[in-house]
Amino acid sequence: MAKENSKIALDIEGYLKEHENKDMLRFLTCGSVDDGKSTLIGRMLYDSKMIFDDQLSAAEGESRKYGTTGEKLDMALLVDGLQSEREQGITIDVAYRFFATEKRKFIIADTPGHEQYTRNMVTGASTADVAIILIDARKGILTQTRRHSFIVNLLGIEHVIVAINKMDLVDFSEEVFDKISGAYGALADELGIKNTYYIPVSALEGDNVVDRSKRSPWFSGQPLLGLLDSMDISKEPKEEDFRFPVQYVNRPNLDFRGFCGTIAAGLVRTGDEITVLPSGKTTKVKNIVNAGDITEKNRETMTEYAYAPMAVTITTEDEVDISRGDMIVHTKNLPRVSNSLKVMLVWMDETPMEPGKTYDIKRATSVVPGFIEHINYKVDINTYEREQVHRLGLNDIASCKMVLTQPIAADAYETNRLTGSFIVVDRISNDTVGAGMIVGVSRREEDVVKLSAKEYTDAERALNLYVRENFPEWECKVI
Ligand SMILES: Nc1nc2c(ncn2[C@@H]2O[C@H](COP(=O)(O)OP(=O)(O)OP(=O)(O)O)[C@@H](O)[C@H]2O)c(=O)[nH]1
Repeated sequence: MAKENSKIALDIEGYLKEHENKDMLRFLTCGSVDDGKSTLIGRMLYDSKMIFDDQLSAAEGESRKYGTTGEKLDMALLVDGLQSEREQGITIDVAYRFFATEKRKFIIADTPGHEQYTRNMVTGASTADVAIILIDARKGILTQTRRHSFIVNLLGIEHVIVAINKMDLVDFSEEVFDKISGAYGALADELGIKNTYYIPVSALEGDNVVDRSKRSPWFSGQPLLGLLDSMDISKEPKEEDFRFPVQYVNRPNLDFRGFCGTIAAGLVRTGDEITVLPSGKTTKVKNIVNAGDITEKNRETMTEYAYAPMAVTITTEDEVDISRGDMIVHTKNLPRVSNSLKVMLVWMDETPMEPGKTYDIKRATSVVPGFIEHINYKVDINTYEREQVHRLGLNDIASCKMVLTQPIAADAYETNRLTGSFIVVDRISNDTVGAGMIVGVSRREEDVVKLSAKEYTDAERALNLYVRENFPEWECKVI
């Protein structure tokens, strides 16, 4: 960090500019206890010179006292701050670390790997582009590896780097590396993970982390940091998939009415024909005001086109009724609109999820009450087996049918992570109790669920659940 510090002191503007123009890659590290996750993160921060000098000298002191690595600096202690916070009760669910190389900026989501923290891992994985799965070369694939891979795949992370660690303890054996890579390849195929990369590393001794190791001459791939630096994670924006969840309607005076938000996908031009969902009203884009900046001074700063993830304000040709939570899309490419969705749900609360109970479903900028009508199956994330259950407990993951009190314009998560995901909020405590991904939306008119106007009491719902659990042959419907 000394070099960085002097750059900051001499030319802070230049330093910030240099970072601003780099692209960002977010990744997640997963591993079981003692696989070497902290050591690997510490090594990356240390070798990329992103450790502050005072952190370094503190770690050197502690290394001598508590380290597990003899005279050498214990890299794991560099990230230990996170761990002690974690042990004191999980106030931060996921710890994020930042570092940069000449080419890229990185955000690491460091999530605990134990099953009881599945919800934390889901949170960390939801924004990641790449996952690094650590495997101890002596142990090979463990149950945890299967669990982490399942979640990584569920959350749509397309790039998985398998870091086979502690290679120094198996004499950098090519055979061990090949055996583990082969076994993971089979697992990746089973799950349908698209891109996998395998690297033999020693996080402790720095082999194939930043520099290529002389101890693995048989390995022709790139070291970890080089791979992270050069991976192509860009997705070509498809113009026609324009999705604009309206965040705020800005009406500073009678002459201006703009719809503000962050473009979730695609590209929009002035003059494009647009449809507002769920109402289905159509109009044309009149102006696109840049960067969401709608102050008096900048209201004239228009652009011809804008694309994801820009924050903009859109004005329309006609006075159509648009409010927060609506979605503006291209008329020529409408998403499905329905109140009946097939979802994968991750339950994050101690209190079990009850089918039929009304929760607030927050998706992009919209909040709509809804409930789980039916649990199709729960997945055992260690064995990938499916189970029939009537309620979901903490950390359970299940395929469900969700019904909303109003239709929404919904994309599948696979198509769009932002508009295809939602959180479930308890209407009384306001806690986030679940998170989910839209798997499918029915286009058929008859699948749109007609809701009864009746509000049920807790006692009625409990009785309904009791009957469904104990007398399935009665085929009682969820209320
Ligand atoms: N020989 C060898 N030891 C390693 C290597 N990487 C990590 N270790 C050691 O393995 C032990 C566990 O490493 P950590 O980095 O604390 O592991 P972790 O996965 O972060 O563990 P938790 O934080 O408990 O989940 C420490 O004693 C490390 O020094 C490696 O590549 N080779």
